[in-house]
Amino acid sequence: MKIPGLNAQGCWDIPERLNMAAQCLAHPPGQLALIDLTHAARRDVSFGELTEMVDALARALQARVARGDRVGVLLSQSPSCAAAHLAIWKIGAISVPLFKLFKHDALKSRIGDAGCEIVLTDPEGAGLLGDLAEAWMVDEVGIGSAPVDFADTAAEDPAVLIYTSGTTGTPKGALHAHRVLTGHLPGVSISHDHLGQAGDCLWTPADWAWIGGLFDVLMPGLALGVPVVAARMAKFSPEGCARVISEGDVRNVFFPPTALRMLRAADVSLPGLRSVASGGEPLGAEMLNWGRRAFGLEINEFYGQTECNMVASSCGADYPARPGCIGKAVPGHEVAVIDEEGVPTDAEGDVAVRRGSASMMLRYWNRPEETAAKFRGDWLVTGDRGVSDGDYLRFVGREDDVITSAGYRIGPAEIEDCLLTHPDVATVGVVGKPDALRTELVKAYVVRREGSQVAASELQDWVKARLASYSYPREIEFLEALPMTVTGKVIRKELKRRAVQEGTT
Ligand SMILES: Nc1ncnc2c1ncn2[C@@H]1O[C@H](COP(=O)(O)OP(=O)(O)OP(=O)(O)O)[C@@H](O)[C@H]1O
Repeated sequence: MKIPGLNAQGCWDIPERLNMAAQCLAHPPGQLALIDLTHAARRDVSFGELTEMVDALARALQARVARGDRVGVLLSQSPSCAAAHLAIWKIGAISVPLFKLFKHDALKSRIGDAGCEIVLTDPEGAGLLGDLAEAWMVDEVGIGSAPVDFADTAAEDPAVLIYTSGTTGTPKGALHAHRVLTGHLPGVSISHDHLGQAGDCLWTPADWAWIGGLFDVLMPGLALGVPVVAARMAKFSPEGCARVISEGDVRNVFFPPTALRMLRAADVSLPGLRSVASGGEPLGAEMLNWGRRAFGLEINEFYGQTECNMVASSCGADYPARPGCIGKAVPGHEVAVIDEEGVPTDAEGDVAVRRGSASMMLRYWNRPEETAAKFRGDWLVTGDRGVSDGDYLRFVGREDDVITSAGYRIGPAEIEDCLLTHPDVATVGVVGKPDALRTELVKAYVVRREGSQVAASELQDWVKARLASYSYPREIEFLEALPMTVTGKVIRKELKRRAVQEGTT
């Protein structure tokens, strides 16, 4: 079976010259590209209209921007946001996705690091930017300009500079080449059971500034000719989500983990979808079971990181989900657990991706030492710990998150998964708290379901009865909410900081 991105032999099918914008826009002008739900009335945008928007922006940019220059994109989901990236790639410049949720300091550090002089945005974004960069209003550029040629870029030329989520440390800019989109196509296609069935229509509530939004949904949708819905929810809500699915005729959704947790906490079920995917954090058995009830589907789990995304997956008949596992390597990518010497091992080790993966970054921006440290021989080291389980990969945890307690190495994901099976737990984050006797003790920060008064001891007994006795949380603290990144991931370093502070006071 032919998988997009790969040739008949299962090897990457990437021409030497490649421009990602051309890859996305190579469709008949009348074909539906985007469904715009950002205004009161639905608006369907064809590839012809999208190309006109791209050309108008590209022509305006050409006057000021040279190949290789970085241009920020500070726009929420909208046809303009898609057109902005495509226009920047079309002229051979580098787009820098920026979240509308960023506050001044977050924007300043990324714009400063990337060296963006111009940011494509809207009036709201211009307000956020202040004098950090020159704000260009995309909607003022208008359409109707003469076509602009695609820059003759190599597949290896840089196209997008995208920052990591900052779950563990300062966000780093991962510089990706024009081949990055091709690198996502095998995973995205198999995860939607060969995306592109008649009637398919993609949507994600995640921001398109996140690698998961931009390259797991928007750009693959365009490249494969599957319509993508652009919608805006000031705040994610189960009702808003149901409305978008109905108004946009959405059939395939990529939910960030927080959105799934919120749907689960609200007991919402959304029947009628053809495929549901998630990624970015471990899903675990409880979320998979809930997904079967809520969607009547197996949730597809993607695994990857900003530096090298969509490299492993569990989905569909060939890749059935195995709780605790991040799935199998996606065709085209080689993923293994390696030891200190960079040799694949059967023991616990570092999850790594072999060089040659089309979705692998070129390098970190402005960080040569960190780039060098990211590679071990022929492998990109993800920073996650894992164990091979046949051709599946068992996820132990991020290197910094693995808890060492009384000589045991404990992955927080399993404990979080177990606590989530308790009916009173809405969401949970587990970290190691420094402890003189045990090195670290397992500490769980729990958000209870609304109205619940469940006691810590009941939750501790729940885990004790289900997991190894050494891994139950010796301490449980109840919080109103967990700290989250704008990509909807629990900021463990903040929980960890809190636990370390408690441990030393
Ligand atoms: N399916 C998954 N299961 C478990 N963990 C996952 C999964 N998908 C992604 N992850 C986690 O997310 C990480 C990648 O996240 P991302 O690139 O968004 O930035 P980050 O690593 O969170 O940020 P930073 O590097 O700035 O701390 C992976 O290395 C892994 O730890």
